[in-house]
Amino acid sequence: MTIYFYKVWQPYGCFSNFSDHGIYMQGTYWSTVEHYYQAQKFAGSTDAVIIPVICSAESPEEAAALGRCSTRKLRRDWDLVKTQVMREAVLKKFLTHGDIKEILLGTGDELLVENSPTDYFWGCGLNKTGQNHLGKILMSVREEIRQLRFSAVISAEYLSQ
Ligand SMILES: Nc1nc(O)c(N)c(N[C@@H]2O[C@H](COP(=O)(O)O)[C@@H](O)[C@H]2O)n1
Repeated sequence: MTIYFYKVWQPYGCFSNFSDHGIYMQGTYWSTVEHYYQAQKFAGSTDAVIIPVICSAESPEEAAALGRCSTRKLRRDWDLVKTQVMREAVLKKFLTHGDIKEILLGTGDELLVENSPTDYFWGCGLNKTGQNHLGKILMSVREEIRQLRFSAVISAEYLSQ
């Protein structure tokens, strides 16, 4: 069964980057993954002064609006690095917050899909043909956390022998 998620108040809303789960990245606290992701668009660019403004945004919606402002200059390598930037932040989110880590692991091997009607890169788009990169990242983070847990169990068993 495919698990669709999108808005934070809908089922599996904790999978949204807009969910209220803060992360520390590069020594700074970010209120949501969305705050961090939007700010990274400007790292090293001539518009880097916007980064602390995005960090302090009152909501993920406000952070997204600041990051999407078309008159600001994005870092030149943004298209190359954005999926990696997102994956690092999503992994940190689920390693930081144990309750949602269990929700993610509880999805087993189900397909996870960001059901955004407008986003054909991070989500599946209106007609479900989008690339679903956020869903793919969540599934890869789920697998990485499973492997980490498996390694920890094996190490504990070895040490207790
Ligand atoms: N929950 C939620 N609400 C929205 O209104 C959204 N647009 C999204 N999608 C997220 O938007 C981010 C992509 O931003 P850019 O288009 O690259 O500026 C990404 O976090 C999507 O998951 N989610």
